[in-house]
Amino acid sequence: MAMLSMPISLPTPTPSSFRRVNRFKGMTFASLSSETTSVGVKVTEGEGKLPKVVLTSSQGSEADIYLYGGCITSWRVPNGKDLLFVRPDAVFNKKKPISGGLPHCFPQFGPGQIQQHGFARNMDWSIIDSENVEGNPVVTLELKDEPYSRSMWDFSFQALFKVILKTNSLSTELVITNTDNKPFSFSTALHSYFRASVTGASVRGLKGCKTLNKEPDPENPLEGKEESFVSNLIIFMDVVTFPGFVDCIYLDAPNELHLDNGLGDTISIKNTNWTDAVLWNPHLQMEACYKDFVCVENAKIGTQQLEPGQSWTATQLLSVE
Ligand SMILES: O=P(O)(O)OC[C@H]1O[C@H](O)[C@H](O)[C@@H](O)[C@@H]1O
Repeated sequence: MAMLSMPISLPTPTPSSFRRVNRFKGMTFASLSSETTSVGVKVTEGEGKLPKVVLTSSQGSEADIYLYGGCITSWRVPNGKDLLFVRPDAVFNKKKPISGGLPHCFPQFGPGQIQQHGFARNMDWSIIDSENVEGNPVVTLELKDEPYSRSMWDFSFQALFKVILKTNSLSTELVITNTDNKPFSFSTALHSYFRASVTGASVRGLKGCKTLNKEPDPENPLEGKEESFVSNLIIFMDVVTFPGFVDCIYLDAPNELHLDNGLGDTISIKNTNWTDAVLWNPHLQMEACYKDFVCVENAKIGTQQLEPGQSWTATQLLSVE
């Protein structure tokens, strides 16, 4: 995709910590300050002139994160491949969430009482911290309640999203804190879009999981158990493939899945505390692009309750060999 790149000059690293702790509200690119960034963490102007954080590791991997939605839109490994996918119909005008990369679903996975997938993917996140640890850039974004979120979900909260880029991995930590004086409940997901060849893509690790299949009726998901396997007469593997429309929740999914993207890469998707997984491919509902991606999402489908002052933390580690 065409990018307008306007790099901000980097501050001189502080040898002892390589850390910058400054708050930047992601509203206007013009107000950016170089003080918000560390080595390998650069704020640029992305598509639609939206502020975009570019992480660059010393070994040549890169990641792009839009402050709008706190959405990681690109993860480029050192051989130049971008392992994430942004749909061709994605818009960068804040009129709707960015359709692609790793969008947040919070405080609702959906469908439910508020908008599908919640509001976190269509609000501006702020940079609150950045550092460089042994050549690996790290940035932490924050989202807090505002009148917009309060109009749908009347609670005070803080979401912290830490992103760490290493040579062959991209890891995230999401911390949700109840900053209100009353309890609240939420569900959430990282709606991860991976670049793929849909006919060759498969996910290993889901065999035996309880499923809630939204096909054929999204309003009444069918309960079942994942039994899929693929045989080439010699090898039997517990892989799930994408032969057509797929929209299925896997409850109590394991802490590691493997995605063969059908393009020559196997991506390990490890997590802590993301209890569930979702596979999605829209097939002919998105004729222009369904062949080029699959969504393998880490999710927390059952609601999580937090008392005032309590936090919930989940991590995701994406890595390639
Ligand atoms: O179009 P979106 O709101 O981004 O949602 C896209 C899809 O996300 C998830 O994978 C859900 O399971 C689907 O039911 C939904 O259609």
